[in-house]
Amino acid sequence: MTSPAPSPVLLGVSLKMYFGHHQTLNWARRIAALADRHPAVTSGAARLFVLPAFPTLVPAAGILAPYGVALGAQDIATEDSGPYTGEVGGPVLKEIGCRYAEVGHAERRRLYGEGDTVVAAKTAAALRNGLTPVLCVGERDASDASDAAARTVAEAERLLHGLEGAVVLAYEPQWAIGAPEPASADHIGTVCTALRDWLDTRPEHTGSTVVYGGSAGPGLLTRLNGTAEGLFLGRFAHDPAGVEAILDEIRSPAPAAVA
Ligand SMILES: O=C(CO)COP(=O)(O)O
Repeated sequence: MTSPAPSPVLLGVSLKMYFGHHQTLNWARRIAALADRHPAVTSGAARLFVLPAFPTLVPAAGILAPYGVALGAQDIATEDSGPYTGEVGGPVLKEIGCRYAEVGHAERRRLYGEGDTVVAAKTAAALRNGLTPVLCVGERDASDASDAAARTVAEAERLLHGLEGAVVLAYEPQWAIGAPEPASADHIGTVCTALRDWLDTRPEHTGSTVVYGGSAGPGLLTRLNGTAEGLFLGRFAHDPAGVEAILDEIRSPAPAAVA
């Protein structure tokens, strides 16, 4: 009997609003080349997704999709079509090849006033359009890990109430975003394990993944030792060498023994 293959590690990158258009496409070409040659990706041990700015989605998909790198949007409208100036709806995102839509990021909550009602409606919009929500959850201020775990599970439960479908739950403690260092491995492990345990009681979210984001970079996956199922990267993915260093931490499965 062979043991089942471990689930792939999920590595997502949000480019937020850092890069120009051509800069994004040049970065995407380097990520595509990395995905083409890195054994963690070619063996299926790691899966990559990228969330660039809206105008870059179509050309970035042309560069990344042939190498199995999935695309997603950094936001999604609560409605599917109609008089919603400036918004981009789920049907269009699906049509242009997105697989993911990010919702509930701390920056959108803090800077654009998005609260639970909007975040839940955006999550629902992603799911009804066949997109996997990358649902960001996490406490605002640094606190004790078990308190953070209880709050974050309650938040996920509230936001996903009544919804069905696989999600990426991105544990992003708001105080660790844009910081010099991520939260401690113990803190992340406590909260991500609590989120995983909670998801395991929810058959309606089978297939979901728990990742960590917030100043994540090279070395963190190793320190987490499997307590998170992946990372959601920001600044430390701007240099493709950082993404490569993280992929180097993911062990590819050993080649099958020859009988
Ligand atoms: O917010 C994040 C990912 O969505 C994390 O960003 P930083 O890694 O730049 O802190």
